[in-house]
Amino acid sequence: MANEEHKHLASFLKDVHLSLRKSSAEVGVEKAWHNHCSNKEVLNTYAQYMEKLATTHWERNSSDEQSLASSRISWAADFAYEYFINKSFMKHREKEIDIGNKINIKVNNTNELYSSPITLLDVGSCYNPFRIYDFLDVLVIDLCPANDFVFECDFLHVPIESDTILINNKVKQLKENFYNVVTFCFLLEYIPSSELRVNACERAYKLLKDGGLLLISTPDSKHVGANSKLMKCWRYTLSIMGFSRIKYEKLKHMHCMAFRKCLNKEVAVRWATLHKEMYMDYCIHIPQDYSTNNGCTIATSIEVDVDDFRELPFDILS
Ligand SMILES: C[S@@+](CC[C@H](N)C(=O)[O-])C[C@H]1O[C@@H](n2cnc3c(N)ncnc32)[C@H](O)[C@@H]1O
Repeated sequence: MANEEHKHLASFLKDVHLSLRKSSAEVGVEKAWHNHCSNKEVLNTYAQYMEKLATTHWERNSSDEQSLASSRISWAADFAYEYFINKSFMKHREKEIDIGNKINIKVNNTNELYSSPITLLDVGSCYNPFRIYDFLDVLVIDLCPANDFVFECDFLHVPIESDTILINNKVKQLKENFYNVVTFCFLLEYIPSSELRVNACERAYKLLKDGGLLLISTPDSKHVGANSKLMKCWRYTLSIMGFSRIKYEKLKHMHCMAFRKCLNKEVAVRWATLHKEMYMDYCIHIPQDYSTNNGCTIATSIEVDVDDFRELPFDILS
């Protein structure tokens, strides 16, 4: 069972997410976000609590291969290693070229050349859990860094231009078409609306090199089918952006996904066109959006299983 400290940390973090969603429903998402980012006391407490929860309470369970502490980070690092260092990207490239030939579009692979180290942008990093991996050259950003490894940056608003600008531990600008990998580990549940989540993914697309990876983990303790329509909708939306989902895994407590930035966006768009179903829209909803007690319920044709997302990621381990 979770001990008292674990529960205390967890409930603070959940309350921050909930109050951000509530105030977005009341005053609009942009204003709510702005107010939230000005509240340095809450952001600082969140950062300290999140780091403690992950490094103390979740790490205790790290001998369990399903543990959140190790698995969300090691899943992403292992996948990036297999893809770039062991060159599994080549089979995805071949597949894209094949599809391109079939539908008469040109797939140009000249930009898809990798050399070590692999550049990774960890968005919403909090405390830089990727620092242990030597094959990665990591830039870690967060609204409110928990330690000095992490640069302060609001990913939803930072300009994306031709160069990176870092001043005094803050990111003023990020470089487009530069990263091999962008990671969103338990990030999207923090962001209070579908529009902002879509915006985050579109930004990742701009930052990635052709053939680069957007790696997303999102908590869910339910069985694989419980929220499968929601996950398919994410896939649809990211395909319209130009991403092809090349790996999906439901672990005990989370979904882990790898999206590849296609060499030609039309290859991904074609997948979306062929697989669109009635319930799919260009959006990234999470089950909390459908909850009746956060003041922002939305009408939907998708059945979702809200309970465990409300519990996660903080209460599930003991
Ligand atoms: C649930 S924590 C996850 C932390 C870490 N990725 C992990 O897996 O342990 C979500 C983090 O995302 C950060 N975050 C949320 N929105 C952000 C934004 N727009 N820009 C940068 N960081 C953001 C929060 O400050 C918080 O530290």
